[in-house]
Formats: sequence, C-alpha cells, structure tokens
Amino acid sequence: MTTPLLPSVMASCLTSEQLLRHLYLNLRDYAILTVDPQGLITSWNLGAELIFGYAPDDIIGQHVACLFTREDRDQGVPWQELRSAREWHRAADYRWHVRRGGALFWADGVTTVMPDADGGGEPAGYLKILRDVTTSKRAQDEIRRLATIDVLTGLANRAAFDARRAELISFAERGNQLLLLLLIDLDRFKQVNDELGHQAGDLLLQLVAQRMRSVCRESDFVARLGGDEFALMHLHAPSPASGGVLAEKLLAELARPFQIADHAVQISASIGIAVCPLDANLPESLLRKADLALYHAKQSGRNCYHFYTAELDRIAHRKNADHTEMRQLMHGHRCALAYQPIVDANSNTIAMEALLRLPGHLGQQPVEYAVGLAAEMGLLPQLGCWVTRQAFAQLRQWMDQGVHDLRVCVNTCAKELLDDSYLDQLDSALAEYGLRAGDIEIELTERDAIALEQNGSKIVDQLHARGFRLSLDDFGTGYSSLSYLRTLPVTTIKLDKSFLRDVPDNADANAVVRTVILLASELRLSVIAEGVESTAQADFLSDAGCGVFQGFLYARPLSAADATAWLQQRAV
Ligand SMILES: Nc1nc2c(ncn2[C@@H]2O[C@H](COP(=O)(O)OP(=O)(O)OP(=O)(O)O)[C@@H](O)[C@H]2O)c(=O)[nH]1
Repeated sequence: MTTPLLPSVMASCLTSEQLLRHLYLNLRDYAILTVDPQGLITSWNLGAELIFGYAPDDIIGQHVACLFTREDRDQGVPWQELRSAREWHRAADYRWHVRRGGALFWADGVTTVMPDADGGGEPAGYLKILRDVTTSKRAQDEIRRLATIDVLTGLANRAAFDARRAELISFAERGNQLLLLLLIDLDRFKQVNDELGHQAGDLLLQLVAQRMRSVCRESDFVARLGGDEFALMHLHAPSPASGGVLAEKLLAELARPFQIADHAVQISASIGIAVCPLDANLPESLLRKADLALYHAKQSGRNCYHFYTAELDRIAHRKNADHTEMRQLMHGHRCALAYQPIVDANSNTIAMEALLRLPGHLGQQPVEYAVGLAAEMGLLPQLGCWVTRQAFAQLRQWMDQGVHDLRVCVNTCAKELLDDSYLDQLDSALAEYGLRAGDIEIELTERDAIALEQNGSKIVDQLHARGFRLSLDDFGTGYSSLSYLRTLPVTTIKLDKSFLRDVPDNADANAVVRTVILLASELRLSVIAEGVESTAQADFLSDAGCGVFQGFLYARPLSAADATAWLQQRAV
C-alpha cells in the first residue's frame, strides 16, 4: 500500500510543523508513536492504530513494553531499547512485536531520543517509528530454511550440518559432555538406482531418512550430507560405547526391508563413529576421523560400524605417504623390471617373466599392494602400459642381440584388463617393437580370470583371438575350479609353488602334483612349475610329465643387465 504524499508544490507552502503533522496523521504503513522518559506511550498515529490494532484511547498511557513479546519483556528488551536510544541517540527495532489480541508481526523500525526543550539533561521522550515487514521476513526465513535443508529428505543438509557441528562441539566442551558423530553410508546403493531406477532410489533415501529419525531422539541432529551419506550427532552421550548401541539400532532399523512399489528392497549400511572431545575437538578433524572409521567399516565388508582409532590414522597416513610415493614413482619413471628365467627340461631358457620392482616403502610390500594402490589412484593403466612397453622393448633388444625362441611373460590383473585402452596399447606396443602376439605370454591369476568372466568381459577371448599366449598364474591357490580350465582359452597353467613344498618327500603331495599335471595334459595345456628349488623336485616333475620350470634352482629374478648376461651365457 502506498502512502499518499503531498504534491511537492503544496509541501513547499507548508511549514515544517504542518508537514510533520500531515505525515504523522497520514502515514498508514508506518507506526509512529512517542513515549515519555518512563516509557509510557504519549502519542499514537493512524499507522500505529492500523498495525497494532489499538485505538489511541486504548493505548496512550500504557507502557511501551506491552507492544513487545513476553520473552523480550522478560529479558528487559523494551527498557534496553530506550537506554540504547538515550546513549546512542537511536536504537534499531528489528524484532517480533505483539498486536492487540496477541498476534505477532515482524517489525523493522527505529527508536530515537527526543531531547528536552533546553537541550540538556534528561530527554523529553522517545520517538519510535516502525513498519510491519512480516511477509518479507517470512520469505527470507523460508529462503534461509531452504538453504539449510535437504529438499529430497527434509533432513538438514551439509551446510546446516557444518554449522551445527561447530555449535555442538562448543556445547560439548563447555558442558563437559560427549558428542558422538556417526557417519552412515548405505551399502551398494548404486545397485538400487541401477536396478529399480533413480526415482525408486530417491524414495528409498526418503524412507531411510524417516527410519533414521525414528531411531533418534528429538535432540539428535540428523543430516543428509549428499548421495547416500547421512550424519547423526548425539550430544549428552553417557559413554563413547553408547555410539555402538546407537549404530546397532540404526543398522537393525535399516536392515528391515523397504517397500518400494512392488519390491521389498533389502539394504544395509556402514557406519563410522568419532567421539568429541576424545577423538577430536575441531569440527573438521572430528568429521575426518568419523570418515576414516566409515572407510574402515566399508573395507571390513560393510553392514557394520567402526569407531575411529589412532591406528586408523596411522594407516591413513601410511596410505597417504604411499600415494605420494606412487605418484612420484610414476612421474619420475623410477620403477624397474626384473626378469626370472623359465627353462625347459634341457635347460634352455624359453621365457623370461617380467616382474615389477619398486624402490622405497612400496618395494617392500607385495607387488599386489602397489598394483591395488595404482588402481585406487586411477594410475593402473599408466603403470600397466609402462610395464608392457618396458618388457616388449627388452624382448626386442634381446632379439636384436640374436636371442631366438624366447617369450616374455607379463603379469596382468582383471582391473587392468578391464580398462578400455588395454588392447589398443598392447597392439601399439607390439607394432612399435616389431613383435608378434605369440612372443608374449599374458599371465593372470585364476581369481582374476573368474572376475573377468563374471563381469561379462570378452577380453580373454579377444587376447586369445589375437594370438597371445595366456597362462593361469598361481594355479591351485584360487578357486581351482576345474570347469574354468575347460572354458578359459588359456594355453598354460603355472603350478603354484605351494604345491611343491612337500614334493618329493610326501606321497600325498606327490599324488596331487601328478594329478594336476595329468589333468593339464588331458586338456592339452602346458604346465610350468613355479618355485622349483631342488633337483629332487625337478626330477620328480620331469618324471610326472612336467617339463618346464621356474625357480631358484635355475635363477632368481635378475636385473635387465644380468638377464641379458644370462641369455648370452646360455647361447654360448
Ligand atoms: N536416487 C538417487 N541416487 C543418488 C542421489 N545422489 C547420489 N546418488 C547415487 O548414489 C550412489 C552413491 O554412490 P556410492 O556410495 O559410491 O556407491 P554405493 O553403491 O553405495 O557403494 P558403497 O558405498 O561402496 O557400498 C551413486 O550411484 C550416485 O549416483 C540422489 O539424490 N538420488
């Protein structure tokens, strides 16, 4: 509603007193009132009447405090406002006020002091001007609320969680209380989206939010941090262990099937718990520790909870250091390959297995650890490509030096083979070094071969079709599922060294080895015996029909230079 203002020509003809009087009487949107030094209302304009609902006769002579809420009155706000106006000449009035009948409205106003006529001593009174801005206040509050809630579930969102976490930590510290932070991440939620669709996934998240709320107390703070990750903060915990009780309740509640359209969906969750102030008393660090615990719960097989421990921090630091080391190794090309000869019954070297060697801490770990780390960091294609090219370059060099009938064996894993660029980089390395696919033997473990098959990958067939030799590494340590031997297009099995431990002194061990060799021969597969350490073992294997060996009896893994010398010596 607009206030009818005087036309400027007319205004210029008025005295200031007339102008003020006109405004006082006509401003309908603004409440203008005066109060005496004691706070009693002395005048009341039309705007005040309209906004507060009191006629002048009803209100003049009342204390201005009656226009304030009960809480503000209890806290002395009306008197404080007059005091501030006296000390600072004005006081902002931006708060809830009370209309006649008790309804509240949000006021935007100011209280100023009116000096007494001779300009000194006590003020003559106060002038208060305000307007009703409830609509815009509610709109602002709604905007603020929307900025702090997760629209899908109605829980607090990440921003609200961050703000509240800091507040609760200081409550906990001031009140000597324990604050539990639980991070909850649904397990394999992606599958729900993939199988039932995104809408069903959304509905599930909403139902999960409801169940979480049902497990918590009113005073607990529950938020959705994003995706399928939730957080719960619980103040006044009687002990750190109560976090475990709460986590178990949550896990049990989430384990009950969710009805989504026609489907009863069964899910689980993993939970990480950190306790303030025992684990951390800074918001970021408390969150990081709960996150480490959650990561550990996921690593431990999911559907469980885990508390933060200093050991997790140590592991995380170690992992961080390993990540840095791996990045530096890849960047500075500081990896190397060693080569272990594979010999036939006549002691001819028929192949060299390329083995990755890393310096530093990573070098002291099993090679699978480094490979897993590279996969985690997205560096596996780069590492695999480096190994392949290095091994191919070495074979080329040996061929150029006159070595014939030698293959190089390169180890791979399912993750590497599943990378889209794998075949292309193999092809281009073959072309670059002028090699044939038959010069290369690709080794993968049974476990990896099965993982590839379960993944629906055709890569093993594609490698076979291109003419690469394929061998099943560490045969006998994985599933040893004989049906895979029939279906996988492998040319060779590498009998794991654990088979040879008691050969030839133990009749049962001998029987197992003989049987595996016989089976391979029936399936027209070659067998390479790994880990041959004694002539007695070699003789036994030869008698059993295995004619290809690898092990310390012949040679340990050699540097590239030593492997070259080995080959030259053999040629002589
Ligand atoms: N329906 C739905 N899905 C979402 C939403 N936000 C994220 N996601 C999906 O939630 C999944 C969360 O991924 P992760 O937590 O890494 O995967 P996960 O399958 O739960 O696997 P783990 O946590 O390792 O057990 C991703 O597939 C996201 O695309 C959402 O608002 N609605």
